[in-house]
Amino acid sequence: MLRAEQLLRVLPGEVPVTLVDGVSLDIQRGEFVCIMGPSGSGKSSLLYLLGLLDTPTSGRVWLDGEDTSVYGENELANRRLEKLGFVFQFHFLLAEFSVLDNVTLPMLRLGRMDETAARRRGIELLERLGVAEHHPKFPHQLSGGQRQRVAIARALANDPLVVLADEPTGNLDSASGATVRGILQDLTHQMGKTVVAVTHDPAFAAAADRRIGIVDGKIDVGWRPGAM
Ligand SMILES: Nc1ncnc2c1ncn2[C@@H]1O[C@H](COP(=O)(O)OP(=O)(O)OP(=O)(O)O)[C@@H](O)[C@H]1O
Repeated sequence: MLRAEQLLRVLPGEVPVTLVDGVSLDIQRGEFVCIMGPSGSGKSSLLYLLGLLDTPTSGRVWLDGEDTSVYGENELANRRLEKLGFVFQFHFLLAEFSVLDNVTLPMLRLGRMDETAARRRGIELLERLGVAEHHPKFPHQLSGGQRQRVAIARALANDPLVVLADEPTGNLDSASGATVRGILQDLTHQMGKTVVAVTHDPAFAAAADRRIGIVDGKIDVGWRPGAM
């Protein structure tokens, strides 16, 4: 489903900084994978490369059997919109749009649905995430946990193959964090989505099908969650 082949990401400069250093991995359809490791080890940088939000210095990312290194910026943006969903630590909902409009926006951008169908699907997704009654509100009127659920609904808008999450529970209290973690887990087990999450949360590590340790930009097979 998602394959990284010898990914290298170096920030050029007088003293070049290596963010990701030769990472190869294969993530299967329906897998729930956690990327873990010490702060500053390159986890988010790796996630951005896997999510086609950043371009590797060398190496390539395969998504759904396609080599994405051959794509230009427009094609990459289309693949992101169509095949990937993103959830970040900060929700990045648009403040001036209602909850429902935030969720329908990616559908309307992809252009495969008219507004009525998009609104119907938006409500369904919000229902699935238990926040449908908040659909006319604006993001600032919701709690952190509710906003993160809306962000997950938005990530699912175009029925992506893979959901990529960067510290999705990092800003939440433990109860909301547990809810969001359970939702992400259900995405794999009940909806067959592939979920790749960067997290410091040991409960996430316990829930995942597989944990990938990253230390100094490299996969460290010996890394264990306790070693943060
Ligand atoms: N644009 C940038 N310019 C300079 N250094 C950067 C830049 N982006 C990332 N870094 C550095 O690269 C390293 C990897 O960063 P990254 O955010 O991927 O780590 P991380 O493992 O996700 O960290 P954390 O767990 O603290 O979020 C860090 O040392 C960071 O300071």
